[in-house]
Amino acid sequence: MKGMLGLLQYIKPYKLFAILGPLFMCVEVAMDLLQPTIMQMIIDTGIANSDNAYVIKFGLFMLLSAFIGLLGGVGSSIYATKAAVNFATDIRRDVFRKTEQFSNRNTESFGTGKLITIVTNDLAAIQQALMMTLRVFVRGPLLFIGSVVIVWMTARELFPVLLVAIPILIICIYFFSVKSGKLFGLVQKAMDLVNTKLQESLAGIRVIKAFDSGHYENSQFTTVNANLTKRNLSAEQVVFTLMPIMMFVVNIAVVAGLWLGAIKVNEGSLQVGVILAFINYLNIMLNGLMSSSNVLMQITRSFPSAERVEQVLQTEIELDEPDNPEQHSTIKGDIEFRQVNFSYSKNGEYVLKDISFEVKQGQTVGIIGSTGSGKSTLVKLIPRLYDPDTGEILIDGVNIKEYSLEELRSAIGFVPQKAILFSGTIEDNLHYGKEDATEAEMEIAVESAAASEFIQAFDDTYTHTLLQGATNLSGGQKQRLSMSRAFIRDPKILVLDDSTSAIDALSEAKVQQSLKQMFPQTTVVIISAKISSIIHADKILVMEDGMIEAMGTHEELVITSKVYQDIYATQNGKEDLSYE
Ligand SMILES: Nc1ncnc2c1ncn2[C@@H]1O[C@H](COP(=O)(O)OP(=O)(O)OP(=O)(O)O)[C@@H](O)[C@H]1O
Repeated sequence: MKGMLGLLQYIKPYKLFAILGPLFMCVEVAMDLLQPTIMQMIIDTGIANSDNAYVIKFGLFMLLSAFIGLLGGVGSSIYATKAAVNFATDIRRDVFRKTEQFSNRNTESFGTGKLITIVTNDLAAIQQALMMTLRVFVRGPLLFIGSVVIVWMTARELFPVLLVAIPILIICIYFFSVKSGKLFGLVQKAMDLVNTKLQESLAGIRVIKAFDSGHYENSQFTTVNANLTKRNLSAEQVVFTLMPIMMFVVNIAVVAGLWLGAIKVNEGSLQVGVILAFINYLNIMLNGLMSSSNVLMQITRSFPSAERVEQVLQTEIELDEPDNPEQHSTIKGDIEFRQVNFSYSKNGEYVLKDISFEVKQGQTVGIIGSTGSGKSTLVKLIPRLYDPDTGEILIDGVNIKEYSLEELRSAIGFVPQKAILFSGTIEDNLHYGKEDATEAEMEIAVESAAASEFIQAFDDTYTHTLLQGATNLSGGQKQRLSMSRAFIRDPKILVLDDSTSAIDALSEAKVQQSLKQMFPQTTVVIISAKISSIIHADKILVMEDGMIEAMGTHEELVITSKVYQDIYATQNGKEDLSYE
């Protein structure tokens, strides 16, 4: 409920549509309510007195009112739909923008499956609820109240029937709406699990096939899908049970109306047309109550959805930007970590412990260490994908939190461990690095990343289309393109997170050579499992269990670091594949 109230501000720009929808609906309802009374007049006056002219005149009047009602219904649908669709579009836009601003920790706290359900299912439920509210929620109560008033005024003798039937109908609606609201909340949660599983399976389809683990994957999907089916069935069952119960109550009311009406007609205090009109109004009342209850259910169903949407919109972005970022002259590229501690979860165990080191502009720092020792985590802190728990990171002597995220990130070229490319052309992917990159800049970038050869081999070179996840490229080609995307920014700081693992030794040597030539002023942070990739670094950090076990040049570390010596020993003989 609170979530929905929070979202109502999104209707403001579409106020006019939101007012016109119900207004047109009032016209339709007024015409619907008029019909049984005209019919009663035709029966009790026209037919009873054999007055053909009266019957034709009021018959035409009935047709005219039906036509005006039709216009009202169409107008209402048009404006209610416009209001609801635009309302949902604006929320979807803001949810998307918000998730774009999320820190990695924010995104992980939701999970991508849940975020997808929010942008798709939840928003569809909210849009539907608003559309029905603007159309049917006006129509239902108006039809109901109008019928009750008309019966009170024209068939007061039969009113006791309503006094019994209406409270029973209203209690039924209340009970079923509350119940279905709760059950639809569970449906959304089950939907999250299905979306998460589906997303994981599609992303890892190659692994699933390679391991022939389709059966295992199927059984996992079947479990979450069965859970969704169960939740859906119990929620829908509640909705579908309501209609027959209400029909049953109305049918009893019709019989009671006929019985009471027959007595009154025999007594001479009631005309037959009034009984017919009463039965009609009973049906209209049922119609009004049913549509109100459907909307009520749709609205209660949308409450959990609205809360989840609000949860995204109200999420505090962990990476707070400075209110007034200081204007720095362009970033040069000195990096310093001062006693940095970091944990992925609040109050969790530190993954990085007391990290301190310094690297000057134009220097290269290599990072090596065992799996899970914290190498990738360390470099993720530089573009503020996460913030340290304690300690600080400085660039050019200024804490990175003092820079606007835009200024900071535009100075950094980041090549992640897993090359993530987007569907579109090669050119599109390079534009992610620099929006206005020229052809000459693209050529330099791909040449430096040893990607030129494979791109030129395509008939359509830069306009070659990549499939989703760039599945039509090899692992090495993806890494080269991912590097080109970082190089094209002409970054002041270049972070290479084990990004040459799938590249042959010769190409890697070429990349390192071009780095020195093309980006002599760029500070390079390079993570590699191979000593050959970092042997010439100005400084090498040896990571072990979240800490810097040793730091120095290759020549120093082979003497001072036991861990480095062990790695060197296992790779000895390979390091001479490096450049120079
Ligand atoms: N998003 C995350 N949430 C929680 N824990 C994480 C997350 N990413 C990494 N970790 C944990 O942090 C620790 C350090 O991981 P990190 O990826 O930095 O290691 P690494 O040295 O780069 O390993 P590798 O050489 O295998 O890439 C590991 O114990 C890992 O399980």
